Amino acid sequence: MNPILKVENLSHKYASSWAIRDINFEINSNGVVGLLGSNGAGKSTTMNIICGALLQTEGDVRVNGINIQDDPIAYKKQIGFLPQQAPLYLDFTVQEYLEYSAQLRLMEKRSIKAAVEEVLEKTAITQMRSRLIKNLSGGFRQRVGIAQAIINKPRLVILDEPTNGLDPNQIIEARKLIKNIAQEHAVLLSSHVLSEINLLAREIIMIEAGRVVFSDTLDAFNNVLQPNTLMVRMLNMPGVNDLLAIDNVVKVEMLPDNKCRLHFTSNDDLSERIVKKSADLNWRLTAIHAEITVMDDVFKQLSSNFSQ
Ligand SMILES: Nc1ncnc2c1ncn2[C@@H]1O[C@H](COP(=O)(O)OP(=O)(O)OP(=O)(O)O)[C@@H](O)[C@H]1O
Repeated sequence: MNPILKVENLSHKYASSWAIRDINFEINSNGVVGLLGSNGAGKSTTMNIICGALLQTEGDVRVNGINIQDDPIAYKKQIGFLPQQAPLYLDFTVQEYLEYSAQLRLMEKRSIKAAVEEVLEKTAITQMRSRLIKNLSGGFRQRVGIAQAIINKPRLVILDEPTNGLDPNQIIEARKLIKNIAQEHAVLLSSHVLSEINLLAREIIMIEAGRVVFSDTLDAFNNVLQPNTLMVRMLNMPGVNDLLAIDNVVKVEMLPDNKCRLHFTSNDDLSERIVKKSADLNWRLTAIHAEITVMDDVFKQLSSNFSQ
């Protein structure tokens, strides 16, 4: 059976510089595959090519075995896309916009009404159907964007940074919705937020400077990543020099609320030693946990492990 999505040796050059280089991956089942990368890594370029919005310089993309050049209509029918800027018509009502989206996807006229009802319900916006899109909050607009992406039941749904710009409550709701959608569709979701990908994805493709530096399951990803800092809270916080005197601690960041971040070279028994020292010296330790720090560290670690 054909993979839902197969990306082979994909490269793209804008003017004179390569934005992505030799990207390869496959999606074979429903669920979320996270496309992770920092700003400018090449996520949007990759997604725009997969959606047919941008013609690649080199390489091949197939959805259900179909190549866009061979049969653009059959190819695009298999894909739902929510770009970073949702393509909403602000003067349409939600219902008008979804009907229009269905027509653009060349859905049969007689199936449109039922399809609109179904996506209104799935994305929990039925009560907003008669509202003008310009009068909706960011969270509801994003739901409308997701609704148009799934209206023709595509095998593959592509969401480019779908929670960008939403407030924390809207982010939680949007993530719940994406999880539900992913039960019935393969979802390729891009984000530069590590925790978001961790929450949603079953597989991760990570790109850095246009190249894939990691491609495997979420479990494999978490096994590769080694924490390199400890967050510690102590009610009797010692001085920086006392903390630097602990073996393997190479840097100390003092933080508000009786907390500090300890950077270490190796975590061998470090937590245990801190707990013991705190007990001996009455530092009154109340919290200690390992942290993966920032994306840059993750990239560094993965690049050194995986890039050729
Ligand atoms: N239209 C364009 N013309 C020239 N260069 C571009 C164009 N679009 C993107 N780039 C460059 O290509 C590289 C990849 O950009 P892309 O937008 O794909 O990254 P991204 O991972 O989606 O980043 P972000 O998270 O900021 O959207 C960047 O160096 C970017 O500056």
